[in-house]
Amino acid sequence: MSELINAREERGADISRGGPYYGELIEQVRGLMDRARLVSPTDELALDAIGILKQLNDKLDAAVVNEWSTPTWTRFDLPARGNITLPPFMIDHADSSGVDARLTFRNYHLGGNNAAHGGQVAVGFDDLLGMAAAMHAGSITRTASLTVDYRSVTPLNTELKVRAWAERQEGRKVFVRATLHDGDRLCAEAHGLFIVLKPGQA
Ligand SMILES: CCCCCCCCCCCCCC(=O)SCCNC(=O)CCNC(=O)[C@H](O)C(C)(C)COP(=O)(O)OP(=O)(O)OC[C@H]1O[C@@H](n2cnc3c(N)ncnc32)[C@H](O)[C@@H]1OP(=O)(O)O
Repeated sequence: MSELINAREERGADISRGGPYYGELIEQVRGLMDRARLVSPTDELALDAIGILKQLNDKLDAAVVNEWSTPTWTRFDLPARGNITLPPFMIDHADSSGVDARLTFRNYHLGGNNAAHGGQVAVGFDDLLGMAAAMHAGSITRTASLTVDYRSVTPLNTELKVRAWAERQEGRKVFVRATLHDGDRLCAEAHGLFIVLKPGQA
């Protein structure tokens, strides 16, 4: 984890960005998304919530910045860097040999039958494989190819283990693999190809 933060700090990343309350703000937004996924409101409640959310969105508008200034790519101290589009995970270990993380799919990741949506599983793999590829190559990479095999149902609201690692690198091509476990049970596994970006590559 500290190696990961160091690697980002060397590139100018700042884990204080967004301030001391940013993590709790994001957690409240995740809680809102959990409720929004399952709520069946009365008209009165819907109108009340719309009014509050409109007010809140107007307030937040005043603090919206561009993607390079947002905390969501620098806050390695927060679950999933505080990025609400990712299933929340905490990194236990990250270096050139691989990444170990604890990840929890929440109610807003529901696919059906109390299980995570397959696309959400792929989102989690993409990010953690990207991290493993970047740590291995010592440079930012981009997903060229990602294959997910779903081996058994992935539960919600359960701490799962992800292991992601680079198998080999050929020039700019980093070949990666990952597994997702609930205890001893394999829920899904993935393999992918990530490409090291050339200097200045958009
Ligand atoms: C250290 C700090 C830690 C940081 C942690 C950060 C965590 C954040 C993690 C966030 C993670 C989120 C990440 C995201 O979500 S990234 C977003 C999703 N991905 C994209 O949008 C990518 C779109 N595609 C492209 O931009 C280009 O195609 C890329 C850049 C991928 C390659 O275009 P480029 O012009 O640069 O290179 P090239 O075309 O000469 O190809 C190079 C080589 O690769 C081979 N090839 C290419 N594609 C494929 C393929 N599909 N299957 C098999 N092989 C393929 C190709 O044949 C060639 O091989 P060779 O002829 O050399 O042998």
